Amino acid sequence: MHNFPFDLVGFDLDGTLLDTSGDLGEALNHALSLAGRPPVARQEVYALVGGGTKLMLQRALERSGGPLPEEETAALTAQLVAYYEAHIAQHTQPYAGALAMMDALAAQGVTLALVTNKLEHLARKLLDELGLSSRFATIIGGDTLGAGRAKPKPDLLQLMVERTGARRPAYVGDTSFDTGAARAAGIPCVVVSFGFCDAPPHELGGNVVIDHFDELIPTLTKLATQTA
Ligand SMILES: O=C(O)COP(=O)(O)O
Ligand SMILES: [Mg+2]
Repeated sequence: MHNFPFDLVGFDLDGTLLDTSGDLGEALNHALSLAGRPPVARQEVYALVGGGTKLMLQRALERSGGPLPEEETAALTAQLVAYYEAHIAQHTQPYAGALAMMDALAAQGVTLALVTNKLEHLARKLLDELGLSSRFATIIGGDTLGAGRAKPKPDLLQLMVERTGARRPAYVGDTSFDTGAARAAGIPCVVVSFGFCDAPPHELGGNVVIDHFDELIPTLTKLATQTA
């Protein structure tokens, strides 16, 4: 038996567990160059990620000259995804302390889950290449339940709870998509300030903000008494 206050901790992927900005940025710039648009800087990529690949591309197109017709955007999204899939783990790494934190949670008997707005097959491929897939009881992507069910809707987090049978879940994320989904699902949410953060971390609407993964376990312990 274990006595950690949460039996399940779900994690967002991009900007939370992994810094994917390098590989996402290169795939995005590949797509922009096909459209004859200028590249975006790494720093700019942060503000574009969170709502899935297509939204990232749409946001970049809007900034670099305006949107494209739906059909062209869809075709370009497919090219972006193909490029990303072929170069998915060139620059991508876990954030500092992520692996030790996951080890420590698992050692306390806590189930880990992965819930991302990335396409599920991309998330699986990336986690496989980094040797991380087996750490998660379930891996859920933005398309797992079909169109229109991604975060900030609560659906993916509800599926996480359903699949794992968790009684007391928590979620960790980096954007308003994560805090919105967690709030809608009634799940406490920790925000990581080192992620892509589409607003100042303390204004994202999570329950608490951490600056390093070393803080996650003590923070969850404290959060449990506040959200009991
Ligand atoms: O692919 C995205 O835009 C976001 O992915 P995330 O939900 O893992 O942050
Ligand atoms: Mg994220």
